[in-house]
Amino acid sequence: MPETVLSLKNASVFQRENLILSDVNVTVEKGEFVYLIGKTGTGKSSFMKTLYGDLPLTKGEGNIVGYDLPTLKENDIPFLRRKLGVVFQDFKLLNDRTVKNNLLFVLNATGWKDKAAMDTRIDAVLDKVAMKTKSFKYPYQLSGGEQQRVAIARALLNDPELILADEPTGNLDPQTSVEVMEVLQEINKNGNTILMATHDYALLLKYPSKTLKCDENQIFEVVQKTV
Ligand SMILES: Nc1ncnc2c1ncn2[C@@H]1O[C@H](COP(=O)(O)OP(=O)(O)OP(=O)(O)O)[C@@H](O)[C@H]1O
Repeated sequence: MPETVLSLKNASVFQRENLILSDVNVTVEKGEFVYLIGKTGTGKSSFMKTLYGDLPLTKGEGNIVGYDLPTLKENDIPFLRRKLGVVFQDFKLLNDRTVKNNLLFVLNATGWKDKAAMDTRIDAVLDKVAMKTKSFKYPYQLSGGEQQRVAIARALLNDPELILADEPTGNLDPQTSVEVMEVLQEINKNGNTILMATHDYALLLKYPSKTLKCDENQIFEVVQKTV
């Protein structure tokens, strides 16, 4: 039986009173790697924001990792985000502290207490993105690709049921994009479910997978042509 981690039925996405997407019907099953593509301004980020509780779902049905989006309360949002790993285009690391302390900050904020367990977890996630040897560095001492790998490690800390990556390669050159994509592919192979917004069609061709497209206020699944 597939386990559904995200399901939207006849949902609409709004930015304030502006309708951005309507009649959205999307499901993501555990273990899938799903792309969300579409031209700039078609609503990919707005869609992602609705999923992690940054925009309210005011019309239609939506459930993500067990949370009912239409009835989501402000107080639920930190708990929802613990079950999601969110990765952004601009990494969003804290520049005033080392890689390790960036990760410790998240563990402290999410209720971890046992210091030895925290160290073990940080080592494990940094190992997954091949950044274990650079835990003492500050983000500004790292390349863009390395910073994004740390951001992916941070997203993995609390063993998320779904990773939402919004243009994770948007600030990276093509070769570095492939390196980051390899990391995402690897963690997907190890069981993590990933929804990734991108407009990098080269990545889609290189790593084909289920693809949803935003266009004309709708989201629909597209079948990739083999070239
Ligand atoms: N904070 C906001 N308030 C009002 N409208 C917004 C806001 N943010 C985005 N929009 C509008 O919502 C629409 C969708 O934008 P969104 O950023 O979701 O698109 P996108 O597909 O992610 O684009 P990009 O690839 O450039 O990030 C655009 O018309 C945009 O102008």
